[in-house]
Amino acid sequence: MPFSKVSGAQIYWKMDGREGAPVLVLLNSIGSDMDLWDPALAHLRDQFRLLRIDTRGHGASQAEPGDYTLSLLAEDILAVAREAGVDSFALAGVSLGGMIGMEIALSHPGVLEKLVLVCTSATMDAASWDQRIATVREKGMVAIAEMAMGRFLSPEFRAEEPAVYDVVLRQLIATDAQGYAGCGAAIRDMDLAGRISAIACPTLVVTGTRDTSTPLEGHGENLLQTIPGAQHLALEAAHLAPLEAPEALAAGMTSFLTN
Ligand SMILES: O=C(O)CC1=CCC(=O)O1
Repeated sequence: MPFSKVSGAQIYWKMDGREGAPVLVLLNSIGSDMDLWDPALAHLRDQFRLLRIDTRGHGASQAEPGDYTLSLLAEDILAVAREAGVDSFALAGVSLGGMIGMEIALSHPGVLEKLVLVCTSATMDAASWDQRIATVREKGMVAIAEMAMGRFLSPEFRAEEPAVYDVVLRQLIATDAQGYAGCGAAIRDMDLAGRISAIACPTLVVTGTRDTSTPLEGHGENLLQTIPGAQHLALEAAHLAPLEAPEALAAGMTSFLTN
């Protein structure tokens, strides 16, 4: 299993897809891991070389105690890409993964060929993240599981796919509380809002009509109005769009990334 040691943590990554094809880095949300992309992989693997990376503190990547920053999480991704022999790439990130993508686009212009921002935002309510971080550090993941699942997946999807819902819930609860809290601090402290007008790579903003965490109103629309030339794809999905609408998401991404 490939791991890269970056700033004190082992970061887990996996390369898939067609050899020699353009590289697409796929990043997960807080409280999930690279498996989030599994349902979309079948629709992406013939077109792209897929580099999936478990965000620090998530999946098989190590969780260090303390607050993380978007800058640290961006450096993790860049270090893994270097170790995998990749200098420039397209990136698609869900929620926290999209925030990391925006940070890379801003701090390392020229590295990202294209950026896909899936159900994400340049700003979230800092006070509620502070509360969530404190709860997780004090009481563990179970204490926030029901609330977080309500933001991840729609009631309709839960009713249609109860087994998938249970897998996501198990992954969320299995997430290291230190890793979740560390990444929560990166979300709480992000300073993207005043900077994203400088994103220079072509950007696709994907929103979910059922997303209550980062809906079009107040989140996606801010990205669309501020990132120069940003394009929009609306999907019938909640926050974890790669699970609720994998085929439509992959089709939209492929069309944007290959044209
Ligand atoms: O609001 C949530 O719990 C969902 C979420 C916010 C950032 C992220 O990565 O997921």
